[in-house]
Amino acid sequence: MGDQYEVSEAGVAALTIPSLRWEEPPEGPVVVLLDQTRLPAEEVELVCTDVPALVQAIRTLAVRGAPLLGIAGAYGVALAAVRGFDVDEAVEALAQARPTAVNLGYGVRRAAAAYRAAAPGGPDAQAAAALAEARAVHAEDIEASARMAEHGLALLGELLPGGGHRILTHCNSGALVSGGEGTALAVALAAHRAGELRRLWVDETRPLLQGARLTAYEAARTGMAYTVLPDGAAGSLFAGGEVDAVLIGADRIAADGSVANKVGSYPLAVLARYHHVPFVVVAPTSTVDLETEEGSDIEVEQRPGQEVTEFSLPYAQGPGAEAGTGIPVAPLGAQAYNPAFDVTPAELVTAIVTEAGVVSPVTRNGLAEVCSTSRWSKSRSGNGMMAE
Ligand SMILES: CSC[C@H]1O[C@H](OP(=O)(O)O)[C@H](O)[C@@H]1O
Repeated sequence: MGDQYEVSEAGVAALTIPSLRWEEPPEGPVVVLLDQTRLPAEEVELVCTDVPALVQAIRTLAVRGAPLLGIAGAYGVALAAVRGFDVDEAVEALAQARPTAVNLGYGVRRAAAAYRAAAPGGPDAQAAAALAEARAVHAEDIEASARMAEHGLALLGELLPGGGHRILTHCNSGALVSGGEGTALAVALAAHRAGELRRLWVDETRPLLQGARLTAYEAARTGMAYTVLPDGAAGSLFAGGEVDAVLIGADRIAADGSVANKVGSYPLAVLARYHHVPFVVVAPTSTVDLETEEGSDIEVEQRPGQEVTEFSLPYAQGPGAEAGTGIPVAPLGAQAYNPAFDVTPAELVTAIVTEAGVVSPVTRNGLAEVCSTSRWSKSRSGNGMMAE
């Protein structure tokens, strides 16, 4: 399977990776995923015919990234409804598959609320309603991605007049985590298209290498100048004055503006503050969880230790995965600390770029305001719960 490309008038490939799609073959509807644990070496598609298969794909990061998890969760509820599986069981299994990324629960709850609201019309009406809501979540993310790219590009112009930006990013926040071109990486791509990106510094992002494997995969196809680096090398880039701004995504933003993102984000925020470099978070308002008061309340997913102590394909393990099946990079049985995320306090965040606008400085009121102005705020209250 090759990627679908459209070459823009700027001659830059606008990558449209089919990271996830709903299909209705004669044998019944399926969710088709690009298996991100096999990239960049192999482009392998997973066809999920039931919810357990989709839950496993989420737990092993075959499908990953907050916005895409929201889309996957919504289609998972639709898959259960259309195929006559137990929807309540599906909601529970999907919402718990990865606890930190709020979008997963957001997408699941939106499709589940649509399914339940259609009960008077019977099972077929309920299945149709769940699928329609999943498609709406998908379409909204595509739109949100484009708006974030616009707002983010304008912000870079304000923060860094004159173009020639050298942007450092961590993990992967491009088309692979979105229905559109992503969040933070979509802003870098917009800067590239505008001729304002001089270099994208790509943290490899240990242990699962989302940067080296996935961000580089996307950057290579868009023609932007990029360089992969060990996470530990970022400090010397800042010290050498080689970083003009940091752009990262988010998995959950608490009401106080604390940002949960891939582990390694918090140290970058500290480095950025010390070196007076803007630290910018790019995320849709669906990633803001006003029900979680502060960063310390965010549940941080702990992942299998062998993701640290072994190299293996696929590049991620599910819970209960068997140790010793990969190439050891530590003695067998070595203990490992492997939090999937860390939390950056609002005071270290220069701005949060959403589809509804930019929050800077990052305050509780500013976040609540931008969420209330989001065109989709009417369909959510708090952490994505459907408005009653
Ligand atoms: C823009 S959301 C992408 C977000 O998700 C990543 O986590 P994971 O690879 O574990 O799904 C990382 O935190 C990215 O910033």
